[in-house]
Amino acid sequence: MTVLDEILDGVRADLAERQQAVSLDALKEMAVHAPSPKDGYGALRGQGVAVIAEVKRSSPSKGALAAIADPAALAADYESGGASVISVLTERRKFGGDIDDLAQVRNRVDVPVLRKDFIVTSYQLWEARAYGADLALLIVAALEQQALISLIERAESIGLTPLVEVHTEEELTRALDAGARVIGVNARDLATLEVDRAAFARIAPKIPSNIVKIAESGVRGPHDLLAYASAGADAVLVGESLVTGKDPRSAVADLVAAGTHPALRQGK
Ligand SMILES: O=P(O)(O)OC[C@@H](O)[C@@H](O)c1c[nH]c2ccccc12
Repeated sequence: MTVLDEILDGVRADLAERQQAVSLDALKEMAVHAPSPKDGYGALRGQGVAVIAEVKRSSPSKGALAAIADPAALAADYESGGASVISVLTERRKFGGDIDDLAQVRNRVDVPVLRKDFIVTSYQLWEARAYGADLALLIVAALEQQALISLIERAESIGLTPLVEVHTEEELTRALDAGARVIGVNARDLATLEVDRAAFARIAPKIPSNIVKIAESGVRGPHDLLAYASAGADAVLVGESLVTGKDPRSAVADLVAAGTHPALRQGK
């Protein structure tokens, strides 16, 4: 059993409990009263390299990273540093997240918010909407093709921007066939947890230019952002180096400065 399989088993067990507690109709009713979704696609598509800053307490590879008692305060720091989107990890068992973190962050920041989780059913998309997300992650490696297609359609139909994550060229083909318009290349293989920063440079040239390209994982600082930029990234998604550093606001600001510098050579 891979790490991803193990995570998915836990996600399904937690999901069954939430589905017992909150009906789909109740979630849909919450979604009616949630703020209308912001334009996730537009937020990632400006000049330079956008920064998606992640609220991340733990990871399966490193264990506990940071305590983060107040996710909204951290998100506000990220926003004031210039982050274009805030990613909120809501998976509980391996990443220490909580669906309530999403609502707290949504209520504090103005930029779009991404629900980062292992989404396998449309119930979780409704949760994302009900708790105020604007974008939702869909991981190709976690989904059969038919499920991927229908979750992309469902996300869009309820106003969410799907961010479709791939790690290999085969997965990219599936993402494109399924109609993804925002694609993230995760440097980390979720089956083994190994990080290969070269994955983005290998896969990005095969992504059509009208699609937003996001380099995910392994960004330690401006140097890694610049490498991803020259390989064609429109945005980078950064977690660990922001939550483990001393000053998340200035760490984001340093990345944003690198990503918007006039001398930036961007391969897009
Ligand atoms: O902490 P890092 O190496 O900066 O990575 C952030 C983000 O890319 C990573 O958390 C991530 C990317 N895809 C995921 C899917 C599920 C859980 C987590 C992730």
